[in-house]
Amino acid sequence: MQMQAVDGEVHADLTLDGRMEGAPGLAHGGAIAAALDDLFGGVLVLLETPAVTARLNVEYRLPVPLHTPLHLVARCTATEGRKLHMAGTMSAGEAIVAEASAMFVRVEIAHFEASGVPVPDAWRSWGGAARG
Ligand SMILES: CCCCCCCC(=O)SCCNC(=O)CCNC(=O)[C@H](O)C(C)(C)COP(=O)(O)OP(=O)(O)OC[C@H]1O[C@@H](n2cnc3c(N)ncnc32)[C@H](O)[C@@H]1OP(=O)(O)O
Repeated sequence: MQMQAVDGEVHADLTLDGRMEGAPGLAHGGAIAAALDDLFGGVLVLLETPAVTARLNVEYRLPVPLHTPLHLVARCTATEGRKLHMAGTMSAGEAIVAEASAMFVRVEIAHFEASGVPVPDAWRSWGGAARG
């Protein structure tokens, strides 16, 4: 998913296809949650903060059609020690089809390195969990 930073928010455009089908012709709820969670990851890149999803809540407001352009927006609404609170929306045209809130917890880069897969070089200059 291509993301763009605009005034402290992260925006993305997405069209879900048949691979993301749940009920016939409609997007699977897990795909909607994954897209919003991924967008929150984009906010972390904007903030240059390594963190992981600890809690994700999605409110499904309307069925999400496949093959229809969707617009997503996310931002960090508050920080509280290691905790970052996120909010985001997914819209189809003027209609908000899903809203998400999440709590992320800052971690050290070592959290990701434990997988054995190298992290992007840029992440190494970021402050980790110890950052206030
Ligand atoms: C730029 C980076 C891009 C990468 C984005 C990746 C996005 C993802 O999808 S991550 C994948 C899914 N998430 C995960 O794998 C996370 C798995 N969980 C963990 O690793 C750990 O439980 C972790 C790091 C969240 C917290 O563990 P730990 O570091 O020991 O912190 P811990 O002391 O338990 O918690 C810190 C604070 O968060 C709170 N907290 C932790 N988990 C939760 C939770 N699920 N719900 C509510 N509060 C929580 C704790 O109560 C604590 O609060 P306080 O400081 O007020 O006491």
